[in-house]
Amino acid sequence: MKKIIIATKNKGKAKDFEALFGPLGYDVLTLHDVADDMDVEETGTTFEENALIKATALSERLQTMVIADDSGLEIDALDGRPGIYSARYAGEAKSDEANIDKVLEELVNVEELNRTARFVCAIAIASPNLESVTVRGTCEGIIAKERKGTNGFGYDPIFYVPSENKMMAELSAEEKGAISHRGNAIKKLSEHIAKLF
Ligand SMILES: O=c1[nH]c(=O)c2ncn([C@@H]3O[C@H](COP(=O)(O)OP(=O)(O)OP(=O)(O)O)[C@@H](O)[C@H]3O)c2[nH]1
Ligand SMILES: [Mg+2]
Repeated sequence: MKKIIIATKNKGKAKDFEALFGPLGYDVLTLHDVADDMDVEETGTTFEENALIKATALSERLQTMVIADDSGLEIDALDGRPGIYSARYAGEAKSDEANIDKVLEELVNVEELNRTARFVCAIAIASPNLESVTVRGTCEGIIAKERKGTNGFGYDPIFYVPSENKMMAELSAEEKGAISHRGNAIKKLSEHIAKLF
């Protein structure tokens, strides 16, 4: 089976990638499989910079082609926060539950009309022999007042997707991939990947 390496330790992201790449005949490997000891610091100021930092670090170490994803949630009423700090919004423990609690608390007095938000996903592809590429996918939604659904990860239980009339966490991995920021970024990357394999 063809292999694709994603420089991530986030198991939720890995599942999303498996749903996107599995049907194309790829086996998805993550940092847990290829470099469990590696912990790359996200020192960039944009999603794209952080995705490139992660992809380049692992590509240089393994001397092979690597993909990385840096993503997050931009809430308009919070001036774009948590943004690139989405994973650690409620602290270094990186707790999805605590992150959701913090967002709901900050939006407690914000009415539905003003709860607009979007998921952003930058994907970088780095390879020893080729110039790096980054692409960005987004997905528009509304932050709900309470959790619903058990699929996905992160903020999915409070992210309402108007086009589906469902929370992101109510969608299957395949349904999420068809409309998500990650799926949209992958679509943009697919042309490059077709050329590389
Ligand atoms: O509900 C969600 N559905 C998604 O589809 C999604 N994509 C991203 N996010 C949030 O943004 C952080 C990424 O931060 P991030 O790119 O630094 O990743 P991470 O630190 O979790 O793992 P790694 O890939 O860096 O190893 C994640 O932890 C989540 O909080 C999402 N939340
Ligand atoms: Mg991270």
